Amino acid sequence: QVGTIGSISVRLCSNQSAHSRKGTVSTADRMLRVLVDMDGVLADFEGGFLKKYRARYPDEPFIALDDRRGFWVSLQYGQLRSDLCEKAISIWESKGFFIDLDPLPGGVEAVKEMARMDDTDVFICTSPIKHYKHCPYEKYAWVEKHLGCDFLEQVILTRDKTLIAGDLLIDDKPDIQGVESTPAWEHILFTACHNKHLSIGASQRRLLSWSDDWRGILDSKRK
Ligand SMILES: Cc1cn([C@H]2C[C@H](O)[C@@H](COP(=O)(O)O)O2)c(=O)[nH]c1=O
Ligand SMILES: [Mg+2]
Repeated sequence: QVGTIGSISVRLCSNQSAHSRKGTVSTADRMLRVLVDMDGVLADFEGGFLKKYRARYPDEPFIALDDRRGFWVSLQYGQLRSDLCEKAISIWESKGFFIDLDPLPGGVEAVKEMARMDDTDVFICTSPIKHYKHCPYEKYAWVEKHLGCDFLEQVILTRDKTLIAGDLLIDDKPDIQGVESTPAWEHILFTACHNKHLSIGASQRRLLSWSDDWRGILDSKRK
């Protein structure tokens, strides 16, 4: 919706959250709550990083996406040459990094479909970097740009996802730790260039991409 204040065009967001639109506040215990990570799951952090790193440091060595190992880009660049750790960090601390990330194929569509499903609440659960000048703002802006302003109600920014209660957490980070040793959610490992070679425990489940059977995973958790 677009309205005007004087000569200024403003975008009007509904004040209702997706949750209350479904009229489910009093029956929240029957809702399936899905937490979806952003970087590496909805937004192409690795691709965006490599593109901007190579543009800013064209004469420096880089790690092709096929050679990425381990969650921390900064750690692997630091192992390549110690000063490259800081150079890597400088990329995602820069203005425009997070908002410019391309959506990963099918992610935005999947999340929109989840939000329309009966008995399902979906939240974007994402960790901001501590250099807060641009990242938190741009994460909200990314959600507005790709999912619409009503979806801003569904954003959770936290550096400790173990504190957030949910049935499922779809996330590309293999080890999600925090102060809560037994988080409420089941972690579904979203496959990314840095984790695809990892063997996971027999009880852990993967989502290979948004073309994989995410609907089946949600259904498996419904009561
Ligand atoms: C690879 C990498 C990432 N980060 C930051 C960037 C993001 O803000 C978070 C990851 O968030 P997610 O919710 O777990 O997807 O971590 C970093 O600081 N250093 C890195 O090497
Ligand atoms: Mg992630």
